[in-house]
Amino acid sequence: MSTVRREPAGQAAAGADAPVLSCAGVRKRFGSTEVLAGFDLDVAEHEVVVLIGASGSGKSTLLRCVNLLEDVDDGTIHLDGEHITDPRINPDRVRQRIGLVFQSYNLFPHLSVLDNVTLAPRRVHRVVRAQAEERAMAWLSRVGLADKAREYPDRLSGGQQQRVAIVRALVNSPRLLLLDEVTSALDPELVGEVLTMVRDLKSDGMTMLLATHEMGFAKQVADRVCFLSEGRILEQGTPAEVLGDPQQPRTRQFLQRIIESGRL
Ligand SMILES: Nc1ncnc2c1ncn2[C@@H]1O[C@H](COP(=O)(O)OP(=O)(O)OP(=O)(O)O)[C@@H](O)[C@H]1O
Repeated sequence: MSTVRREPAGQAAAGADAPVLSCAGVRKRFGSTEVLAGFDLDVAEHEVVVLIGASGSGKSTLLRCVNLLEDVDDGTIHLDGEHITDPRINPDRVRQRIGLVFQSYNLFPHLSVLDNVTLAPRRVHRVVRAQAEERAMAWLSRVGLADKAREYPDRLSGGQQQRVAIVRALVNSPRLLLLDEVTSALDPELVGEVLTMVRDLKSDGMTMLLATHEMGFAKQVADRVCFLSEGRILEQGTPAEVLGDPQQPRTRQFLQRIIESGRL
């Protein structure tokens, strides 16, 4: 089935810049289910791409493949032109250039906020403590959490914990930030602070690939929304195009269900 594609107004001409991320013909199967069925996607530098689609359509699987937490069965993924699904590649070296944040923030409960944020730079990347803490404090200050640096995660709200998890993903200055349902576990009143943080990152030019069920989130941060169906992108375009004027019956059906559930 062909993909509906509408070029966002003002986007650089195709091919003008090499994409940060390029997925080509990616296939991933779990048992008899083909979750990604020849998935193609390029994400340009500074672009924010939001993946939407029914539960089980493969959004998380794609993000996990990009972060090399899952092996692809076929196809290729390139990061800044480097073939990262080449079996000879060192996944840890690739993951240093990609930040990934999950729905469940996964902070270590026995470590302070500062230690959560500096653990990977110190242990994995061998950054000295003073330098790691300076970098972490700069980020925590920027997102208004400097006064929480010595607190333990259970003293923080869900929104604050998720912001710390995002900071943890940012301290290595990743080329690409992957966000998987980062607002789904939050009470509605806490979604706004995470959304504001993601919007600020977008203003800073961070290249991001997100999966979400929150169409409001998609509308506010996406340069491009991609609707996944049967392991591929069925339709993509600006939020106004895909969410406001979907061309494909399956996209319309999906959005209709979301409207009925009050989430659009
Ligand atoms: N490790 C795994 N082993 C077996 N099946 C898996 C595994 N991971 C994912 N799946 C299956 O792959 C399909 C796609 O899952 P995935 O989590 O990528 O979908 P999703 O679009 O992110 O869904 P949701 O919106 O509910 O998070 C589902 O049918 C899921 O059960």
